[in-house]
Amino acid sequence: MQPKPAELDARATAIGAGPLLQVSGLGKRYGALPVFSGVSLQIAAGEFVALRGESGVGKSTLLNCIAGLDRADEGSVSLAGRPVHQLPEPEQARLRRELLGFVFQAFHVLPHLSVADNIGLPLMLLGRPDPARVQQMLDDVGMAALGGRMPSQLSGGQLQRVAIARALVHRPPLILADEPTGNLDPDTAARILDLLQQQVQREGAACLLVTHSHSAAARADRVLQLHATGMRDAA
Ligand SMILES: Nc1ncnc2c1ncn2[C@@H]1O[C@H](COP(=O)(O)OP(=O)(O)OP(=O)(O)O)[C@@H](O)[C@H]1O
Repeated sequence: MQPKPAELDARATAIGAGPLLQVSGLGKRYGALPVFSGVSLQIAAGEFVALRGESGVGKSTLLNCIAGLDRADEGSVSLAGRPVHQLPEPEQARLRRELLGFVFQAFHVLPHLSVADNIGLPLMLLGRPDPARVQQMLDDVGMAALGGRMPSQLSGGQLQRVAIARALVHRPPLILADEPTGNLDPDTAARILDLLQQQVQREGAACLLVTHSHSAAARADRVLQLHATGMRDAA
């Protein structure tokens, strides 16, 4: 089911004009060890941006800082014009629920909830339970008959698809996806990338996709490369 025009209008009003995501001069250390510094980027609604960088350079850390799940040591992150780190935690959590879909590298599927309940969780937290939408997401990720299973009964690739369905179910304006196709065969990976692209093209979402895959990066509007000293456009 596509969102109604009125829903899209309401969302556009809530998001406002400006870039959906603005990161300025972000720096992060663990103790005395710097991870990155001077990281800046902007992403507008309707943009699909790939993020590349050597293993350990801080791509997952950057996504966590953008989401407000980790605290940067310097710089700022603004989501839909709101300064994430300056907001009190309950307000940050509300912003995350409403604006973000996050595909974690380690999935973070909740073990005590069924597949369908995991996928439906963002809708429940927003007070908008919608079993038909959950079933649509199950279909979209190729797991139509598996909604009643528990996570312990799934393969790694299936867990990854649950994490993706959960990140997209509430049609978030910003999708942060950390290696979302890492455990998938090429056909399933292509299907998942199609799904992310659809969310961007049809619903005007913005997507920041961490990937080591050339074929995934080739689908992006822009490719950024994270370095310890900042962000650059990839060659
Ligand atoms: N909680 C932590 N405490 C200390 N160091 C950490 C912590 N989390 C991450 N690091 C370090 O921060 C650096 C960045 O890690 P991160 O996982 O963000 O890299 P990455 O670019 O996503 O790597 P990969 O491509 O291998 O997933 C690494 O050197 C890692 O060892």
